[in-house]
Amino acid sequence: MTTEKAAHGKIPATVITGFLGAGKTTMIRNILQNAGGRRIALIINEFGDLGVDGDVLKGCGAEACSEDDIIELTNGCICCTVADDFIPTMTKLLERENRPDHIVIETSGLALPQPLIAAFNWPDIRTQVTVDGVITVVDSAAVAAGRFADDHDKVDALRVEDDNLDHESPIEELFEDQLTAADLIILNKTDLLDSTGLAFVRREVSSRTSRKPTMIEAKNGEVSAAVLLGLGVGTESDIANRKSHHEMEHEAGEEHSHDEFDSFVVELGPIADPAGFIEKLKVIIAAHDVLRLKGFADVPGKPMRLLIQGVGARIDQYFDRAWAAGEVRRTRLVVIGLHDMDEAAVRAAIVAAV
Ligand SMILES: Nc1nc2c(ncn2[C@@H]2O[C@H](COP(=O)(O)OP(=O)(O)OP(=O)(O)O)[C@@H](O)[C@H]2O)c(=O)[nH]1
Repeated sequence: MTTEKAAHGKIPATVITGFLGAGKTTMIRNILQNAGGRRIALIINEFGDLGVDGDVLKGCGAEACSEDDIIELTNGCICCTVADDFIPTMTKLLERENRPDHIVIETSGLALPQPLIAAFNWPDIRTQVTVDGVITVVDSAAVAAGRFADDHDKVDALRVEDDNLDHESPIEELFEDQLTAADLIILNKTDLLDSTGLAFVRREVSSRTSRKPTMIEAKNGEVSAAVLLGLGVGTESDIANRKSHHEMEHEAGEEHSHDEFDSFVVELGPIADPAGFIEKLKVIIAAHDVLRLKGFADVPGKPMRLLIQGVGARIDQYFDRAWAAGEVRRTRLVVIGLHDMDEAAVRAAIVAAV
């Protein structure tokens, strides 16, 4: 709302982070559909070469955010491309005649939020925008299942391959870094847990960060935009208190990288039997420890495209929108895993599952 802009003199920007598949895009869709008259610009960053999240949000048709206001950064994780991608994108956005009331930034599920927050201290940005707050979305079901607890066998196996691996499980570290950056934590996917499970998740999440931001439980990211937007924190002034593992280990300035993770895109023909295909995908995901699998499928005879969303062992699927006139119907899936994932084997198994 213009009043919000005027109050700060700067445009507020909300950073939404959280591990792969936690529910960031789902929550943003809710924000856009309940934006309370704000005009929102959305910057979306994904790991992997297939922009699924932007496509899903463009399909949601919310008035708060037109397709022009959705900017996709697909050139790597936002934390590593701050200077080359994020700053120029923000600068262009701020030069627009019709500036947004609020900016929402969705980081990739593998991004460290810290370098992104620091970018708001760049002189050209600092005078015009402030970080309204960092919201970290947590997949409560994954926490309860121990997905972020240190998998010692896995880490030891990675160490044998890579002598330079000087820290704990990359997934666990990232999870903690994303929590450490938070002004607000959303414990999402509560529908998949009972009260005992949720109590465990609360304890587990609090034990992973020395800061104690508010935690809100949610399902399908259903938290009022009035709660999420307008935190008014100015997080860029507090980055010294939110250091990532990487910053603490490499104060001397060694570059952070995402070498521990890998992604690739699989192109397939039409999927005649989606239910059978998805059952086979579940087996492949479990066998190869795939962290995230998502994309769109062409189902013959169906006017709509099928959205496939795999997070760990769970796969959701639904027809999200009609194929547009002239749009090529095709099946493309992005697969994300740890860097020791056997790409050739996973690719071959997915091709054989059609
Ligand atoms: N059961 C359940 N599923 C959810 C909930 N929130 C999101 N999901 C599902 O989880 C999957 C991943 O959700 P996204 O919103 O795409 O997650 P994300 O964090 O944007 O994923 P990345 O950008 O790939 O890291 C989708 O299939 C969602 O429908 C929830 O509260 N409960």
